[in-house]
Amino acid sequence: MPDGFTSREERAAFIAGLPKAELHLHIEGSLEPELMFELAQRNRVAIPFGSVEEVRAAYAFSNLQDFLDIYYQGMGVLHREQDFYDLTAAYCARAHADAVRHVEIFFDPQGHTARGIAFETVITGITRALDDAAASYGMTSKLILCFLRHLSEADAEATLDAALPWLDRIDGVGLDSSEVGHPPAKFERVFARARTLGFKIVAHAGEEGPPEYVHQALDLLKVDRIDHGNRSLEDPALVARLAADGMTLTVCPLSNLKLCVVGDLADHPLKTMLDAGLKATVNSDDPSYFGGYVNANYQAVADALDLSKAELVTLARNSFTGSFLDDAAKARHLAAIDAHS
Ligand SMILES: Nc1ncnc2[nH]cnc12
Ligand SMILES: [Zn+2]
Repeated sequence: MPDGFTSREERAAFIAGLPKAELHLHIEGSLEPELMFELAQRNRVAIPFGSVEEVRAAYAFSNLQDFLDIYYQGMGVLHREQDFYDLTAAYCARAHADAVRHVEIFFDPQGHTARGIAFETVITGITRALDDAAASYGMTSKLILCFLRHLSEADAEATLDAALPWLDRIDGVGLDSSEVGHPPAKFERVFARARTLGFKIVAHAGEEGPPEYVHQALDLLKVDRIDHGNRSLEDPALVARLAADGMTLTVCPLSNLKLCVVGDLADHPLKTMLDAGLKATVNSDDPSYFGGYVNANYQAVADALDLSKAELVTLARNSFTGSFLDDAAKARHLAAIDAHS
């Protein structure tokens, strides 16, 4: 065993109780097959699956686009404010069970407004559940609106317009969906407007796309965090820049495995990132599709890379220092990690 533990079980128990933040979670990607069936019935939506087992069997992906096709189909069962509430409440309960104290949740409004669902329906359901999670669990949250990069910048601009009445509830904007062929440069103007509105800025970059897309996210979108960032490791000058800037990377090990970004978790770059001085964090991305919530991600990557107690503590500390919480809240969470260690 690595430093700090005498057995795998001891490490698993340490991970289970380690206070952590989750910074890369698509709320639509937490839709479990059981809830998908329930909502399909509630809303009389046809889905091309006969059972929960059939849904799970369909979750075999060769790349990001394979997954996205089924992810957009899955979210089609979400119609009413209560559906978005139930989805978000279920995620918060799971995260609470994993000792998650703070969440920064992505949502994809264009995946709903394109189906005729009002922006208001989506955001009121999500925020009502986040408010209840704060009351029930003391869990804090930030909400990040993501633009779908396979759509046009004009569509993103219209989505930003729709968000204007909700500025007090939305903390950041991000960029997700099909990466290759849709570089950050395509969205330079809408992100500039989002920055002037005071939003934090994040973007998926270097998941499947080249290091150049990470450079663009930094230089053109002026991101506060990079989501994934794996392919940054192909560019030593970029690694040096990310390390010098203390840029947080929201890394998603089980997602990378399921989407074939890595062939085997033993080859996952997380440890290399930490060794290079990069501020990596561990996150679940789309947990119902990729086979595990945040603790399962910590657990799988800790086993595959034989992570030490010090490395796990660094990952949890990074999740808070890389969050959009204020300094006093960050300090409280860091003290709780110290108390656990
Ligand atoms: N891993 C991912 N990459 C890009 N877009 C996404 N949307 C949901 N999950 C995503
Ligand atoms: Zn993601």
